[in-house]
Amino acid sequence: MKHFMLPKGGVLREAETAATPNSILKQRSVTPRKQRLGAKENAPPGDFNVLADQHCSPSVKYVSPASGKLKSPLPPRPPTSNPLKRKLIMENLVENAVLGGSDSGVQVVVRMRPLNKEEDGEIIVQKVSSDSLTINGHSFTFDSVADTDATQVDIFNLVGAPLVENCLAGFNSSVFAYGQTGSGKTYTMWGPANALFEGDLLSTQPGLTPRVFDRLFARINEEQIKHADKQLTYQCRCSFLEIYNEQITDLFDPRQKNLQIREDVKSGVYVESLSEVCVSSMKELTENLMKGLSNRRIGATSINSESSRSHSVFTCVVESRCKRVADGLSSFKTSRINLVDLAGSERQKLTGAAGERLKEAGNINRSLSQLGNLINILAEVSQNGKQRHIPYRDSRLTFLLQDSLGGNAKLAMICAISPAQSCRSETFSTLRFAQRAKAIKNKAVVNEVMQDDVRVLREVIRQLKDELVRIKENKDAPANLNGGYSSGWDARRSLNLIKFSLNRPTTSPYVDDDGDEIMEIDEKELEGGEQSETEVVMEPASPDCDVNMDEDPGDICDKNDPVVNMQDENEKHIEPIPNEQSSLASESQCQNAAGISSSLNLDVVTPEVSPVLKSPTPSVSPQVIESRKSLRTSKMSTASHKDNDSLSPGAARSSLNSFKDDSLKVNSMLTQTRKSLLAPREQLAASLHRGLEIIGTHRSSFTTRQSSLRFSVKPPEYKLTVPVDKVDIGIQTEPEEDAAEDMPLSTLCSNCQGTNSLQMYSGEANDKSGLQLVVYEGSNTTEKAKLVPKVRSEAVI
Ligand SMILES: Nc1ncnc2c1ncn2[C@@H]1O[C@H](COP(=O)(O)OP(=O)(O)OP(=O)(O)O)[C@@H](O)[C@H]1O
Repeated sequence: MKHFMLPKGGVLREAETAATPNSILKQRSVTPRKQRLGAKENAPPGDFNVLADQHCSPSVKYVSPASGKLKSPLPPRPPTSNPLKRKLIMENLVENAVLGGSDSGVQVVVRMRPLNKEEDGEIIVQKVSSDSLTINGHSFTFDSVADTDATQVDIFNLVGAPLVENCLAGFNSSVFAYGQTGSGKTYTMWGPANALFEGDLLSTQPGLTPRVFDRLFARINEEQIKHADKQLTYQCRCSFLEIYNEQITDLFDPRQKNLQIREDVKSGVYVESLSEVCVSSMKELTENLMKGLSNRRIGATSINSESSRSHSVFTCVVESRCKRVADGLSSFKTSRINLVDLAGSERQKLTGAAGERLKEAGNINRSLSQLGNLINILAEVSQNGKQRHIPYRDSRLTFLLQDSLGGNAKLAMICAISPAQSCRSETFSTLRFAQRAKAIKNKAVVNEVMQDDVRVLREVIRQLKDELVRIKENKDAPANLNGGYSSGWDARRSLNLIKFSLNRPTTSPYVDDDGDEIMEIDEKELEGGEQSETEVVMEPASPDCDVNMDEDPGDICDKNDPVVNMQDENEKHIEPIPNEQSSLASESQCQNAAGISSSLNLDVVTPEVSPVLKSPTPSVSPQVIESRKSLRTSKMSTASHKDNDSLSPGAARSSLNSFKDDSLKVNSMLTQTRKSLLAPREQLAASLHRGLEIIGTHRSSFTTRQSSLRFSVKPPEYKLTVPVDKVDIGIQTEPEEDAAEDMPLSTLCSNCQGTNSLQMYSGEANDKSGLQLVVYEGSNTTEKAKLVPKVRSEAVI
C-alpha cells in the first residue's frame, strides 16, 4: 500500500476534545454583525441546506425547504441533444412556474488550517465570528468559519451530522473540499492515514468520511430498532473513483482506467464498469476506504509533499425499504452521498512546477477553473433567474457531479485555506470561489416511492387509456348525440382517484426541478409489458444518447434525428406517432449514431386543437419522470456484485443478490413513478382537469362539426413541424402544397434523406381545418403564434 495522508510537517493537532453538538464554533461568535459591514466582501448567507435538528424516521417525509417560491428559476440545463432531457427542462420549467422550486442553498464552511513549518510568517486571516473572517481588512461571511482550533469533530458536527440525517430522509447529499494545494482538504475529508488505520474515532483524527459512516451505521441501527414493525432494511453501496488528467480510474480496482461516463434515462449519469462494494460496518468501510485512498495519485508540490494530484469522489448509495405491517404497503427510498476531495490548485509560476508535474498542475487548474466557471454561472442563474447554458460538459468532474451542482442534492462546500501571508492570493481566490458557491441554489428532493402511489397511478393510467380508446371508437363511428361519446365518467373517476391520492397524508410533496431525464409513462412496464396502442410517442430513449464525453453521441443523435431537431426548438410539441412507424422512424433517424438503439417510451399526446377551442396547456400528465442520479445501472450492479464477492463479508454478500433484485425492481418502479410523485399531484389533477375539459369540448363540438381535436389513437400519419426560431407558439395550419417543398431538409439527417419514405403527414380528410398547437421553448419574441409550414404526406424523413 502506498503511503498516503501520513502526518506531514508537524502540523498535526493534538487529539481533539469532544465537541458539543451544534457546534462549538457558534459559541465563539463575539463580533456583532453591524461592526463587520465595512469592508465586507460578500452578503451574509441565506438559507442553510440542512434539516434542523432532525433525527427523523425514514418514514417521515420532508417538504423541501423554501418550497412555495413561485419564482425560483431552475438552474437551466444546457441545450441538449437528448430529447428526453429537453423535455424535462420544459417540464421542470412548467412545474417550477406552477409550484415553485425547492431551493437548497449551498452550505459553505471555510476551514483554516494551522500554519505549517515553512509558513512561520505573518498570519493574515482572522476569524471574527462563527461565520465570518477578515483577510487584509476584507471581511467575508459564510455559513461557518472554522479556524485553526476547529477539530475534526467540529467539522463533522457542522457538515457530517446533517448530511447523515438528510441521507436517511432520502436526499442526495454532497460535500466538496476545495482549496489550494496543502490547505487541508484531504485532512478534512479523510483524515490522516494513521487515524484510519487505528479506526478509533474518539482518540485520533479521522476525517469527515469515516465519521459520517460511523454515524450513518449507528443511525441505521437505531432506525431499524425504532421501526421494527416496518421491516426496515438498508443497503449501502460504495464506489470510489479519481479523475486524473481528465481520466477516470476506479480506486477500488485501479486496473480499470479511463472509464467512461454514461448517461441514460433509467440510470442517469453513471460511470461505466465502476466497482461497487456493499458496506454495512465501519470495519468494511475503513478497509475499502484505505484501499481506495492508497490507490490515489499523489505527488509533491511546493507546499505539500504528498499532494493529491487528482479529484477523488467517494460515493455511497443508501437504499432503504420498509413495509407497513398495518396495510402491507411498502416504500423505497434512495439517496446518494458524494464525498469529493478536489485536487488542489497551485500557482505554477510561483511553484516552478515542471515536466509531468507541470502538465498535471495545468490539468488540475483547468479542471478547477471549469468548476469555478460553472459555479459562477449557477450562482448567476440562481440570483437573477435568467436561463443560461450550464457547461456541465466542460469537464468530467462537472459532468459527473452535475446533480450536486445546481441539481437534486444538498451540497456543502468546505473551502480550505491557509492563514499564511505567502498564500494570500490563493486564499483570496478560494474565498471568492466560496462566496460564489454560496449563491447557488440546488433543488433537492426526497427520492422515495410508495407502492400505493404506483398502484393508484397505474389505475389512473388504465382508466385514461380506456377512456381514450372509447373516444376513438366513438369518433370513428357515426356521431351519436346521445352518448356516442364516452361520458367521460372513467376520466372523472380517474380524477377522483388522483384527488384521493392527493389527500393521502403519506405522499411526499416532491419537487424536482433538476432531473435531466424524464421517463414518461411506460405502460408496458407498469402494466406488465402490454403495449399500449393509445397516444404513443416513440422517442429515442436513453441509450440513444448515452454520453460518451469523448464522442458526444448526443450531438450525433441531434444532427441526425429530425425528431430531435424538432424538439430542439419545440420542447413541448408532442407529436402523435404510430408505434411501429415511429419505431422505424426513430431507428432510421438515428441509424448513423454509433451505439444507438431505439427504445420506446410512452407519452401522452397533446391533442391537436382547433382555434375555436381554448388551447390547453400542453400537458403530459400523468407523467412519470425519473430523477437522475439516484439509481445505478444493472451494469454497475453487476460490477458491484463482482466486487462484493471479494470484498464484502458473507452476510452482506448473501443478502446482496436478493436485495439487488428487489432494488432493481423497485428502482424500475421508482423510475417510472418518480416524476409523478415529484410532479406535485396538484399538477396531475390540473392536467386531468384539462383533459376532461378537452373531452367535454370535443364531445360537444363533434356533434355539430368534425372537430380538429384529435385523440391520437393510432394516428394514421406522421407530422413534422418545422422549427421556427424565436417563436413561442406556432400553429400548424392546414397542409399547403408548397409547404413540403419548402421544408428545410437540413433538419433531416443526410443518411435518412431519400432513404426512408415513411409518410410524415397527410392530413386527415376530416381535419382540413384542424390546427395544431406547437409550443416552442420560451424566447423573447413578441410573436406568440406563427404559421408553421406544414409537411405533406410525401415528405421524406
Ligand atoms: N486542520 C488541520 N490541522 C492540522 N493539520 C492539518 C490541518 N489541515 C491540514 N493539515 C496538514 O497539512 C498538510 C496538508 O494537508 P492536506 O494534505 O490535507 O492538504 P490538501 O489540501 O489535501 O493538499 P493537496 O491539494 O495538495 O492534496 C498535511 O500534513 C495535513 O496533515
